[in-house]
Amino acid sequence: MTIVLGAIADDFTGATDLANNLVRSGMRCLQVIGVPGTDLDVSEVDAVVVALKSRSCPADEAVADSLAALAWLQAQGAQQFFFKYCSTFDSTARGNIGPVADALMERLGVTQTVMVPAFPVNGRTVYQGHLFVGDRLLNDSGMQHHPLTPMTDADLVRVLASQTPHPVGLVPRPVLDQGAETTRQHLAALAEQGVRHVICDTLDEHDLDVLAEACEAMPLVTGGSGLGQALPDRYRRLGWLDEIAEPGRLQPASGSALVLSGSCSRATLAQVAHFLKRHPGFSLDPLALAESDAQLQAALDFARDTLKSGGPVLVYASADPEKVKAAQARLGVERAGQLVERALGQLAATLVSEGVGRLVVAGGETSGAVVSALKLNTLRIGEQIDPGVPWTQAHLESREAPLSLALKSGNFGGVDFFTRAFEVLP
Ligand SMILES: Nc1ncnc2c1ncn2[C@@H]1O[C@H](COP(=O)(O)OP(=O)(O)O)[C@@H](O)[C@H]1O
Ligand SMILES: O=C(O)[C@@H](O)C(=O)COP(=O)(O)O
Repeated sequence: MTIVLGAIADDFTGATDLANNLVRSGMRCLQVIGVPGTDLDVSEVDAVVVALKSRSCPADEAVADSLAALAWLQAQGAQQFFFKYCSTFDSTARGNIGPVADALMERLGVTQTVMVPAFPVNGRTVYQGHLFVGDRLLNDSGMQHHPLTPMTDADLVRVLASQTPHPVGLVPRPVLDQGAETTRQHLAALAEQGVRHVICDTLDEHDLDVLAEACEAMPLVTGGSGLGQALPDRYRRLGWLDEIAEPGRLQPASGSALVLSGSCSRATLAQVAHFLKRHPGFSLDPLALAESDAQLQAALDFARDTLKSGGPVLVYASADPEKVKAAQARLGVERAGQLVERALGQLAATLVSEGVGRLVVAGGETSGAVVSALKLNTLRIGEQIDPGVPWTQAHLESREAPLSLALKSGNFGGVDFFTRAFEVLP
């Protein structure tokens, strides 16, 4: 058995988001953490999403990790490859979207790919190459304050052009409006001009369906999870998939409930404030974490004590842009982030070993740190809590019952996400 789709996601919440959409569109999908060994059995799945932590690391590391993931997915016989990045096109000054896309294209021997970040159900749309979050341009959406990947330009053609030596083109909405064949012709005309990367306008699900059809023959597609929503139907029409798979059911959850948040995105800040009005929480400060382990120990004591009643309890470093900037000015951007990630990873490892069985993590980099600290290998996808965020389950050697885990992307989820997540968990 070979898989149909092999995906490489540049962060862990993004990987779960894509896997969730593939499952909801009827594919059997497994999320793996990092590049797996040769012994992983994929005979029961149609798609594998490899979760990497390659969004904000140096570009050469991101390229090396992505190529290793590609080689593994090629060995599983994937018929199409998907490079998944954020629906807000989160990038550093050097990439990593451009360098990784270039490297994947070169390795696959392809001369063109599409760039489809839109996720309309969560308000991410693209028009005239400009990315909107709801009714705001990207650079006015709160993403301009992101601690690691501040997005200060909504013009994706320009953003991508600064990350690749190759020309960048656009599929504008009027072309999409004329359907998949016209879109394919437009892509072919751009290819003749040597345009390798094509940013695609997308206003709604119908545009995603047109794009999925227009690029069905491309070995590599790139984008957000919205495109993932549209691909399975194409695969069924092409005869690559037989049927619509029912999403698998997760085992009943057990253990106490913990929320760890390292996301400073607008949606998360509102979710933290909402939670703290109802349940206990402990605030971490990178400046204190830099001094000694005293604050980490205090957070652990607080969580242990409040978890005696089963939780939920929240430990968070989430802070408004002024506080984040102040910490970064003292510690440096990288160190401030690493201190928080390390602390939340250590808390997760300790508290899960002591009985936490239901864990929500907010933030993509944060989820990477927590999942790595827990040494998880694979995630099974379960019920969706909000668009883009499902419950998942993972097996740990130290726990008989599986760990229920929700990895929440910074800007996803309703304001009551941190409480409702536990209510919808079977
Ligand atoms: N108070 C803080 N000061 C500085 N950096 C912080 C603070 N709190 C969290 N961070 C860092 O900000 C980054 C947030 O990124 P991430 O977890 O990906 O969230 P999001 O999903 O919102 O993008 C992480 O590296 C985290 O460690
Ligand atoms: O596409 C998206 O918006 C998400 O899947 C995603 O990539 C999440 O990243 P973070 O916001 O950094 O959690």
